[in-house]
Amino acid sequence: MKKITILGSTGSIGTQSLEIIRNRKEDFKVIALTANSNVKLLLEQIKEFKPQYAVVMSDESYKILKNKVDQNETKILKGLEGLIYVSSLDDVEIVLTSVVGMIGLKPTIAAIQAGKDIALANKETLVVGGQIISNELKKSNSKIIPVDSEHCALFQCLQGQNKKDVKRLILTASGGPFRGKKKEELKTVTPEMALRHPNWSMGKKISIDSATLMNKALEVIEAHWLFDVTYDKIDVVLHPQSIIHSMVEYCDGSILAQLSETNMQHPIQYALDYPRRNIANFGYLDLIKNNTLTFEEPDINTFECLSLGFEAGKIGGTMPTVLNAANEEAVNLFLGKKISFLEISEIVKEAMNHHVTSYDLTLDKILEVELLTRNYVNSLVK
Ligand SMILES: NC(=O)C1=CN([C@@H]2O[C@H](COP(=O)(O)OP(=O)(O)OC[C@H]3O[C@@H](n4cnc5c(N)ncnc54)[C@H](OP(=O)(O)O)[C@@H]3O)[C@@H](O)[C@H]2O)C=CC1
Ligand SMILES: CC(=O)[C@@H](O)[C@H](O)COP(=O)(O)O
Ligand SMILES: [Mn+2]
Repeated sequence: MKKITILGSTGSIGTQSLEIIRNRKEDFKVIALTANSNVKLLLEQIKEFKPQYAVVMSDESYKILKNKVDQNETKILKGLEGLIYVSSLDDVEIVLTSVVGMIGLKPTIAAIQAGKDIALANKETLVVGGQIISNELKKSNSKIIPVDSEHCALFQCLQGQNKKDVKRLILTASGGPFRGKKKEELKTVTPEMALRHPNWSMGKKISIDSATLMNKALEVIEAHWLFDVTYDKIDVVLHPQSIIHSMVEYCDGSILAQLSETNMQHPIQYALDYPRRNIANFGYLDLIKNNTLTFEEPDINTFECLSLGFEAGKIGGTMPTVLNAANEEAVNLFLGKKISFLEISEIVKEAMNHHVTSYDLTLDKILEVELLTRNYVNSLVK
């Protein structure tokens, strides 16, 4: 039985992982669950899964939860300290990082330092802290198993192969809800339109990132750190059906691909069971119904975030932190209807132009750059 902490259990990935665990209670024991402020859902999850710990972020949520939960059964903790604590508990074997944003950075580092395996959905953490996390992994027994569908696919396509034979990683991108549109048509698109992903049902932040192609930009940097591959060997191809989750091309011209339904329970279960596989209680791919697989070149003139991601990754140092923090702020501003869709990429570009990259990559430096970037973005829109 694997003992698991789920960071962000009330979100899209968190609830889908609990759906798997609900049907396989003999295989997993939930040690800790965490949420930001969705106390109602967290309370239901506590009642069902009876974790030893639950964490919320705000004082208000903490007070509500403490009054409603028997502390002898589930201890309630608060804030980042709480996330770090439940990520490094002796009892825990694997931490599923499914919080959104770079708040996942410190808990992930703490989990690696404590020797836990990481089922990693939270890509922002690797984008900003890739170098630090790689260094920590070298000193620890822990391993990262990717949950992000593309990286889970790449991970599977790389199994049993010789890394020196890899010609390139090919990340597939759906193109999002605005695939094929030009800038003129994107001037007035609303958050509601941008949230309507053609293939996946996901949290708000990643849905907007898919619409701008920033999701793919973050995934390029994520792939660089996960698989230790240089940026000239990472390509992105549009694949509107999202059936092939990504591919690896080898030096002999063979391309290995991983296909499955557009259901995140596939990569989540793969990561939780690794190195074993289990039956898919949630469905198998019907190849006849999905008999058209197409590919296109991404439109980097319209969706500039993709190029900004490659640029930030190649510059390295603190630049990916700027890309990510500026994007997190810009997405919130767009969701709050304070800026337009096209301003997301303009703001990220402006923040990157403004930044002087530092290669002194400590955790404190990353957090300092994050704060400066968030403040700079907000000063731009006042
Ligand atoms: N959804 C998907 O299909 C995929 C997601 N990912 C990645 O997985 C991560 C999670 O995505 P997704 O599940 O869609 O996101 P959601 O927004 O659906 O869920 C986010 C989770 O994190 C919690 N949370 C939000 N903000 C904070 C905070 N400041 N501190 C602590 N906890 C917080 C939320 O709590 P609350 O409910 O209380 O707000 C919730 O539990 C992201 O990094 C995303 O890029 C990767 C591939 C696919
Ligand atoms: C399910 C998943 O992993 C998402 O990251 C998804 O790939 C987003 O789709 P896009 O290809 O549109 O970014
Ligand atoms: Mn993905």
